Amino acid sequence: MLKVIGLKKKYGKHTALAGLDMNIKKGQVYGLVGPNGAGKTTAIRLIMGLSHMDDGQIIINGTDARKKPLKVKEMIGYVPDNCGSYFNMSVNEYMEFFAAGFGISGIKAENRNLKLLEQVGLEDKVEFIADTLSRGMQQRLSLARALIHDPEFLIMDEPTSGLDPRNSFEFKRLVKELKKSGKTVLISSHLLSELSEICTDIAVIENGMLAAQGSLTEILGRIEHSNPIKIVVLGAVSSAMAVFKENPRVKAVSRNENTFMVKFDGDKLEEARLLYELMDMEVPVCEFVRETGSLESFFMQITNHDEERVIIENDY
Ligand SMILES: Nc1ncnc2c1ncn2[C@@H]1O[C@H](COP(=O)(O)OP(=O)(O)OP(=O)(O)O)[C@@H](O)[C@H]1O
Repeated sequence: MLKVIGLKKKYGKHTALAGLDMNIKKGQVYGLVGPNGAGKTTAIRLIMGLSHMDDGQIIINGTDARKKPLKVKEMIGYVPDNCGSYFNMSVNEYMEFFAAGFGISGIKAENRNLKLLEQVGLEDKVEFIADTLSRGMQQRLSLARALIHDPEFLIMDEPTSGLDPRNSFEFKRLVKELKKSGKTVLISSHLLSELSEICTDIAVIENGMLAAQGSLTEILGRIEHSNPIKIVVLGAVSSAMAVFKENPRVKAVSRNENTFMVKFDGDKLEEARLLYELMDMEVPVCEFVRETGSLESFFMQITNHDEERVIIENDY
């Protein structure tokens, strides 16, 4: 559906995108996550044709975005990070204004706008001046506007940023509904945990480049793999140490009395083998468990801001 190949963008001497690649398939809710300044908004603005790329290619449903920007805009609904001003229009006038931009007017526009405002829960706000709506309501209005031309692809730039938990939950519920109705969604955030609730796929961007990409299941698998195994023994500490030293999958061990934290680079079968080796050496193991890590700690690791690594040191 959307292919981004080697996307580059500089602002003066500053490189915002240094060859970004993305591949989004139909029906995916694709989360673009990265720290502040990573290049998310720049990438989205280039896809939307709101800024010129220095190099690279953006292909949407086989159409080159640089060659046919208008055709691409018809396929995409865009929810920007900043809704901007609503020029003192009522909610209804605002929707009519944008519907007219897509050539939708009269009764058709009226019906469509009402249906969309119902979908985002603003049907009782049609007479309200849009500028006076709360931030959460404005975000939902922005979503309704993005859906006016019934695009198959939606791009949302940090839509939950600045929303309170209730409004953020409500917005995520709307995204889930859009996925159910067959839309493909690209959504950015600087919080991986925000996206993990709604996304099927995640791409982590750092310094204008892709740092990691995969399905949510793959990413969660990598999180588990990057966590240490906690092993508690009831004695035979030196025998346990000997096992750890011999096992090539053990990368580091730290110990606090009878509790070991073992950095282990192996799959489930290799974990089972390690446990078997401990039993074989008659080490009384009473606990053997992979620590569960958070999405944010994984994010910190792959974007090189990991403080947790320090605790996993080889101290024997
Ligand atoms: N118009 C501009 N002129 C100069 N530098 C810019 C401009 N827009 C963005 N940048 C810089 O490019 C880099 C990428 O910015 P961008 O807004 O794309 O990041 P982001 O990941 O969306 O960040 P945030 O989460 O803070 O919105 C940043 O270092 C930013 O300061």
